[in-house]
Amino acid sequence: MQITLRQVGKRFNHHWIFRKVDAVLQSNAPVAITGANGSGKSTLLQVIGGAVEKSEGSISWQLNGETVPDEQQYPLLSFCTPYLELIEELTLLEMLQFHGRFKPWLPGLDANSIIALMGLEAATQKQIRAFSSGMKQRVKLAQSILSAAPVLLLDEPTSNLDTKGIEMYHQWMQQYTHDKLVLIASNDEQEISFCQQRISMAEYK
Ligand SMILES: Nc1ncnc2c1ncn2[C@@H]1O[C@H](COP(=O)(O)OP(=O)(O)OP(=O)(O)O)[C@@H](O)[C@H]1O
Repeated sequence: MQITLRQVGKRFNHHWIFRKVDAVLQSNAPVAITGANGSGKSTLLQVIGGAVEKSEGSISWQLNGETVPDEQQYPLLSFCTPYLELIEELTLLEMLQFHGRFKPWLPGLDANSIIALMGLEAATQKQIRAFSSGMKQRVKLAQSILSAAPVLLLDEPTSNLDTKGIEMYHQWMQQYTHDKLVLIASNDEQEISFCQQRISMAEYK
C-alpha cells in the first residue's frame, strides 16, 4: 500500500493551515505527524483519509501497484480519532459484532477475543454510554487497529488511556500492524516512538 502526497494544502476560508506537503507513505514504515497545537496535524490526517476536502495538490492511493479510485478508498481505511463517536445505545458485544459485519476483523479475531484483548470482559453486556473515557478509547483503538484494513490513521491514540492501556496500544502496534500503512498525528513522543519518518507541520506554513 502506498499513499503519495504532492503539494497538498488546506485552507479554511482565507486562512491556510498548511501548504505544499509532499510525502510518500508506505506499509511497514509508520509515519508520525508532529507539530504544535492548532498546527494542522488532525486536519492533514483527515485530508489524507478523505474526511476533509483538500484545497490544493494531489493525493494518490496505490494498492499492489494499482491506483485506487477515491470512491474505493474508504473500505481500505480504519481511523481512530477523538471526534469518532461510538454507538452509545449498543452493548460492547453488540458494537463489535455490528462493526465486524461491515469491516472484517484481522484473521483469527472476533468480537469475543477482542473483548479479552481489551481486558473488558466484565463490560461485555454493558452499554457503551456507561463506559469511562479510557474504556471508550480502548474500543476505538480495537476498531481501528484490529480491523483488516491496510491503512490505519490514528489521532492522539493514547489519550485517556492508563498505563495498562498504553502498554496494550504498543503491544497491538507491534503485533497487528506489520502489513499496514500507519500514520499517527501526535505530540506525545511515547506514542510515536517507533515511527522513523516524521512530517513536521511547522515546515508547511
Ligand atoms: N472546520 C474548521 N473550520 C475552520 N477552521 C478549522 C476547522 N477545523 C480546524 N480548523 C483550524 O485548523 C487549525 C488546525 O487544527 P487541527 O485540529 O488540525 O490542529 P492540530 O495540530 O491537530 O491541533 P491539536 O494538537 O490541538 O490537536 C486550527 O487553527 C483550527 O482552528
